[in-house]
Amino acid sequence: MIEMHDVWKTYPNGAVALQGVSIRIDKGEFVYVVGPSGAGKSTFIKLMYREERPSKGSIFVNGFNIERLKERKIPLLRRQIGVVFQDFKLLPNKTVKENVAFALEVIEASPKKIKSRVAEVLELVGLGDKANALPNELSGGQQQRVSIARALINNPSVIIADEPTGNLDPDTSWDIMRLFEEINNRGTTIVMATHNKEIVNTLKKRVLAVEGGQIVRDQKRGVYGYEN
Ligand SMILES: Nc1ncnc2c1ncn2[C@@H]1O[C@H](COP(=O)(O)OP(=O)(O)OP(=O)(O)O)[C@@H](O)[C@H]1O
Repeated sequence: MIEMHDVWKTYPNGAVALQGVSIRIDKGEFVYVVGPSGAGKSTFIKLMYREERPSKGSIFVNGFNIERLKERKIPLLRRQIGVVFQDFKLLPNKTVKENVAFALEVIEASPKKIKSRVAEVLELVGLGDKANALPNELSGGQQQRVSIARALINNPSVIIADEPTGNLDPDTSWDIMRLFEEINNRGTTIVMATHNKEIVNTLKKRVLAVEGGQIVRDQKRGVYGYEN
């Protein structure tokens, strides 16, 4: 579960990105975060995995009070949250399986465990036969699948995705959305910032609209609500 109570964020340069945001996202929900460019969507989701810290207010993720979390406990939080980016952020000189294994190697899982878990998540994202490929040998959609596999490796309860279809063509975007739906159907909470109007209006989910750093709309099976 994710909770924010009266969260404010002002960046060091004075930009006010969030103003008094309070929300609750329950386990297993699928939530789109929509809004104009510069509205505060990325900031909102970066706070959830402690990439940014609030200037004021409190944030709880699975019971962790993020603001009070000791530095040494951060890896524990990060293991419960998988993050997927628009530009994939894969390591170019590592193979698919090495990219995916990385987060498990960091926590010193056994080689046997790493091997079986990597095979499992690559199978889940439909890349069982690409384990030894390098990222630049894959299509954009396949690279996004690798980054989703990497996000899933620790079996997180939440996946946070910032514009995951932003670099993909429409057909590939739909394939990736179907994968997110499947992951959500297995019980993982998904929070996704997106500008993809067609997807939001077709694959109906909860919609949080952010404008000027505030949540201006919260709909159960919402619509995109902007022209673009
Ligand atoms: N690291 C930063 N330093 C200073 N200001 C920032 C920083 N990141 C974001 N901002 C500012 O905070 C506001 C919200 O930005 P944010 O990236 O959260 O918006 P967004 O809704 O995700 O936009 P987009 O849809 O274009 O990605 C903007 O005014 C932006 O310029």
